[in-house]
Amino acid sequence: MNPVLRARGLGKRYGKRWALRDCTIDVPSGHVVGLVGANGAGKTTLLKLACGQLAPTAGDISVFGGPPAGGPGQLAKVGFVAQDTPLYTGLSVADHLRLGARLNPGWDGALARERVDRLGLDLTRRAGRLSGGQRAQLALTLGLAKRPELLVLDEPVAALDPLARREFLQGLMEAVAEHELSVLLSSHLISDLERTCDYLIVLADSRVRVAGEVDDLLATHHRITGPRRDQHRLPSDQRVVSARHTGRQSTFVIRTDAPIHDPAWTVSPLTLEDLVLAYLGEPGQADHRPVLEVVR
Ligand SMILES: Nc1ncnc2c1ncn2[C@@H]1O[C@H](COP(=O)(O)OP(=O)(O)OP(=O)(O)O)[C@@H](O)[C@H]1O
Repeated sequence: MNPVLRARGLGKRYGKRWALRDCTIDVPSGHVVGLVGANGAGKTTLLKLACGQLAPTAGDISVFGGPPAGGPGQLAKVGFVAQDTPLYTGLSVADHLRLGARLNPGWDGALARERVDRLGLDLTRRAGRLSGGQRAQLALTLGLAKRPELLVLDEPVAALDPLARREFLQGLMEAVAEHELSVLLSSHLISDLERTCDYLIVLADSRVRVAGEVDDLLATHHRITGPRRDQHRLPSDQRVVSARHTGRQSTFVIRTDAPIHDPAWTVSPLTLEDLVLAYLGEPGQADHRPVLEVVR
């Protein structure tokens, strides 16, 4: 099966500055993929490259085996809800549905109407008069009713209150369960990603730090704590993701497929948030480091 998204050495540069570089990933289809990273890490850039809204400066990207936005067939396969859920403020909800039907050959009018009814959106209300949560739900409805194979959402819940966020994500999960749909969404809210995503990509300083199925990532990453030790003395199959030392103690987040036998270590599992933070490191840490180290 073609991966939903395949990138090889993908890079995008604005002037002299790389927004994304050396990105090599294979995202299998049928997943809800969470893209996480600090402000300016390159998330929007990657999403726009995946939708064909930006062209790479370096490397290649394909979506379902073809170039993103490479013709009507490819365009129909991908739905994109950009940051800040852009809608036409002067147009009503019904106008948006009519526009969606006009612009998208695979438009599912019944799905759109059913969602709008269920959400209690007034068809005559202008988008500019909807609340932030209602706008986000309308934008999601437009994205879903296009019946794409991949739905790309750039920080879809950023402006929503906790209840609206939960409703939005529930709606998304229901749609994923009902239709064969892959989702790629960026968010700063790791708790939301924890609830919705089964595949994770962590970006930092324009580079992919880690990517993989959430279950695999959680099974192969551990926190080990014990007497202070230099990281270079750890076994070679234990890749150090982050290191923290106090006077007599060391704590490492490591990645390994092998069991940890050394009795000096107390081994504890990581939450998804721990894992993401370990890869993101402390703000301002230098780029290109194999290890993010904090010394206290
Ligand atoms: N049109 C542009 N022109 C110049 N630089 C840009 C442009 N768009 C993005 N950048 C830069 O590229 C880098 C990555 O930006 P990008 O928007 O992809 O980050 P992001 O992870 O989505 O950030 P945020 O979480 O703040 O939305 C940043 O340093 C940003 O300043």
